[in-house]
Amino acid sequence: MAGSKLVLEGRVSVKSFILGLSVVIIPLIRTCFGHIDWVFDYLTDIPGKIAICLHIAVINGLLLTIYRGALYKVAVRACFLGVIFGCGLMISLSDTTWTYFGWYMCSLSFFHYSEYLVTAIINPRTLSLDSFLLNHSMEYTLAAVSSWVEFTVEKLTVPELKQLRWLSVLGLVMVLCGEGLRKAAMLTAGSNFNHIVQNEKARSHVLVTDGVYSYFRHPSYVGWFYWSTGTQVLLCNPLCTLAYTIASWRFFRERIEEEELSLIHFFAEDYIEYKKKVPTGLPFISGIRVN
Ligand SMILES: C[S@@+](CC[C@H](N)C(=O)[O-])C[C@H]1O[C@@H](n2cnc3c(N)ncnc32)[C@H](O)[C@@H]1O
Repeated sequence: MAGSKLVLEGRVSVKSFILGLSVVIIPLIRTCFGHIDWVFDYLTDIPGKIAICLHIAVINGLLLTIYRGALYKVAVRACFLGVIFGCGLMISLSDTTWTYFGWYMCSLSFFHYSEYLVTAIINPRTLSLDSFLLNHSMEYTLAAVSSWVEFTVEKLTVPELKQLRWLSVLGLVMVLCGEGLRKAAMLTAGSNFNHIVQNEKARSHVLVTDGVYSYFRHPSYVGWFYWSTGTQVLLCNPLCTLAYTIASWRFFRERIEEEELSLIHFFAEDYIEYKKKVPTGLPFISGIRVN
């Protein structure tokens, strides 16, 4: 784990995320002046919407004047995620039937932002705009859009399905545990963790078997699996819950086999011994077969 200073891009991202998050102060100011009672009113009424758009335009202008080139690209993405987190927070804390969508917005934006921040901490050498995982794959984007469509259609046609508090709380617990496990794995593996599976062994690459890696061989995938399914349980989306579970299970089964082939190539007997003692952590996935 890196104990050194956060790299410049990481610091810029923190400041920009907080700047984006500052959208939450607008309804607070209006509440103080007695214009509104509920945060959500602020999002639905016209002056509220205008104030939020103006606020976003001003902070974007601020970023444009402070940062140039590559740093601006980092800043604008982190700021965008901060705005989404802030709007999610406002919706979550309001008296509305969209509360659980607010939880989802916070979960999604926090996941993507923290992927970047933790990469900046543990492995700054590999840090790039891709570390936000915003453009992970076409399938990932399609899956996200499908879940928004399913939520909206069901909210309009079967609104009672979207008010199952116990189910949304269960989803939120899955999201929080999944997120926690993934970030714990990244921090434990340190510079050995890479968003792109490595086929060539770096000289500094060592086999990690401690911390969360002593319970699961693939803790970050376990975390991501439960996080992604949890987002759909949280939204009470039956179709996407099933589709996400199947799609991510198949994705990780293939990825784990591919990754373990390289790991055996890198660490030979050491990895085979580790593999005998520690499970993958994902249900019905045992990893590559070794004869
Ligand atoms: C996205 S990370 C995922 C790590 C691991 N599969 C997990 O779920 O926590 C992929 C990189 O981690 C490396 N890696 C996976 N397991 C490792 C271990 N136990 N020790 C060191 N490196 C590992 C692989 O070589 C690969 O480049």
